[in-house]
Amino acid sequence: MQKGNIGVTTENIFPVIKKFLYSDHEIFLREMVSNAVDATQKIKTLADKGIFKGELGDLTVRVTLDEKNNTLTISDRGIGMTEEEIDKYINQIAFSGVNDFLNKYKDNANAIIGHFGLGFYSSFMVSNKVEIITKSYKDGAKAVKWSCDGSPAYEIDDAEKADRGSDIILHIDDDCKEFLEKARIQSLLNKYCKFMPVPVAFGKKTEWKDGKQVETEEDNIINSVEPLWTKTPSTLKDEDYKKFYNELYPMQDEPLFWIHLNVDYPFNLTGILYFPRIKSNIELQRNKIQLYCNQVFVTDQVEGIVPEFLTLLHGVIDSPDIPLNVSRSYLQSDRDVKKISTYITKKVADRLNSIFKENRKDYESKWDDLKLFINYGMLSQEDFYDRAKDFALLKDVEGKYFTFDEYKQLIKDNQTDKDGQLIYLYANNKEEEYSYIEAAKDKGYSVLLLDGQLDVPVVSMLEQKFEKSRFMRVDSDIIDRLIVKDDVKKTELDSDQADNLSAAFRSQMPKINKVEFNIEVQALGENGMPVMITQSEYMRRMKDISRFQSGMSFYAQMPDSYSLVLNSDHKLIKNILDDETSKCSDALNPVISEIKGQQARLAALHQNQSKKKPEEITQEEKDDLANTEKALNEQREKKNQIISEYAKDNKIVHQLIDLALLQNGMLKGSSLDAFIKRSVSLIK
Ligand SMILES: Nc1ncnc2c1ncn2[C@@H]1O[C@H](COP(=O)(O)OP(=O)(O)OP(=O)(O)O)[C@@H](O)[C@H]1O
Repeated sequence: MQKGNIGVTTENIFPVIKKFLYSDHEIFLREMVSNAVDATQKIKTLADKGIFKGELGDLTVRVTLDEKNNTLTISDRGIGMTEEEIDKYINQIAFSGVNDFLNKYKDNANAIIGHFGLGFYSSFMVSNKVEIITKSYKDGAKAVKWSCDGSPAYEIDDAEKADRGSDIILHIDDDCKEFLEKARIQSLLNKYCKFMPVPVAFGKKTEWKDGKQVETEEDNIINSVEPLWTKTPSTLKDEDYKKFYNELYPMQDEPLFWIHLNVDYPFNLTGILYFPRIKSNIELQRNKIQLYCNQVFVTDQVEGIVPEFLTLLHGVIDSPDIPLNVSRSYLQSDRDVKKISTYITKKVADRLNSIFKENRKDYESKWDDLKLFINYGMLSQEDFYDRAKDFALLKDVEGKYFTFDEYKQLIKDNQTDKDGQLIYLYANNKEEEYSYIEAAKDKGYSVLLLDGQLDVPVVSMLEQKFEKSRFMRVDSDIIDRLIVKDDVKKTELDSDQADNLSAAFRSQMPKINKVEFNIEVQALGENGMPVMITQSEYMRRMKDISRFQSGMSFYAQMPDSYSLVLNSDHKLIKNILDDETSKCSDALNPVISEIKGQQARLAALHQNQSKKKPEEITQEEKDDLANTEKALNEQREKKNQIISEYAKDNKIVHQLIDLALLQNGMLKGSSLDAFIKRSVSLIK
């Protein structure tokens, strides 16, 4: 028997390992099984090269639980180790790995992904003693047993072992008993080893016999050794990809399509990315792409490696070239990783482009599901926009699809305003904005349907990308002002008339929480609607954006402000004005002339005081100004009261306001009730 001390500076490093990697204890199993797989692959290579001439035999790696003795054993029939090799690979090399690791990550253990490189010694995270019983493939090799209880002291002894290969026996610690549970080990093997390239058996398969579950003779193989991504794309059918998707995500709908990644220069990377069908009501999940390193599962956190917008995709990526034992922030600045990310972006764009070109119909039918990914990509990555601009689509309210260029050609002649700006009209909701869409169509305009989750920022982006172009929602103004071609026709009313008309409607507007109305009088033609509601594109957009971005709460808190536009060309509006004039002029005329007098007086006072320095203005003069202002306001108040009194009983005013509100889905509660009752009485 030989005893020795492992070349470690720290007196006892295992408690440190344990503490550092507390949350990730489970990765020990991945490390043990992948070592066994590596040893197996090595013997296969040696056999291929003719260096090993014996029988390969059954190469299955076996994971065995012994609940009685509290051990978990990982056995392989790989190359095994001689005593010298144990000394070299386990006592020296593996330990130096641990030392490096500890030095590097003393302060920052959480930032590590994968924890590769910790290798063999991760077994001490869960064990109080580890034994290796191994026999090298080499002719005449003797079996040896190495054991270590977690101090830097180890023992090496002769051992009995018939077969070539290694058994790694972990004596599981009392506080890690979970790793003696069958279900826990099964689920870990499933997570980390599902696609390892050598068969891994965990116990025997079971079957139902006479109402009982009994073990069969057959190994319970937990992995598939040749996962789909390792195969040549040309040999695979759609069905294969769908089946594999189903294996990865059993409860998901069929994917839209997939991209088989396969590159070996300047880095090695294979994988399959799937575009999932998204149900808009379900939260998008970002941790669906699984990262593998030579078929060993590493993580499902792929930010930094996969471009942000593609983290919404599903699938697997396998690359031995992604540095796995480094921190995330390092990963994001790593040049090779950047290259990988760029490659994936390009590959995804190429694939989308070819589907678009080869089968536009099919592509269009998938667009509504695809749109989120592509929009997200264009918003977040300049280089993706440059590629996607040729196959991103716009959809109009009729359900027709256009590329950016096609759409521009379509609207260029009819929707350019007098300043040469191209106006893209859009609706967010076909039902709610129906009459505005119709008004636009009457003019021969095309209206886009932008009802996606990202359309608000997309509109802003496209305005920046497209030259001399603006996006306007159909209800953001009256149609003639959405696309101004000639000078807009002015109302024939004088300012007093317009004022009195506005006052009648203003006085009867219902109070709606956090909503403000500004009343305008416009000439919209005899056939236009008598009253309509618009909301400025700018205000609405600012409010929409504030919902996406923090730090914009100023806009979010502002009330929604709308315009109620009165059409002075419409007969009903003219009638109201005539009626108001005939019924109120006796009461109004003296008030109006009083107002004019006060206004003139106020103007004179202001002019007089503006010539003086502030300190030269006497108290008397200040009082005079204040009193005049007060008197003017009182008269205005009086005027409004007279008009309000008149309008209160005017059913047409109420009916028109309510119809406009109704058209915008803003008529609710008691106002809606009053409207219905009034309508019924009007029919009578
Ligand atoms: N089951 C085994 N059979 C044969 N050799 C083994 C076995 N397990 C470990 N070894 C040897 O011990 C060495 C150290 O293993 P360890 O897991 O610490 O690091 P590694 O596998 O080289 O790298 P990694 O850090 O990526 O796991 C291996 O390189 C290998 O030579």
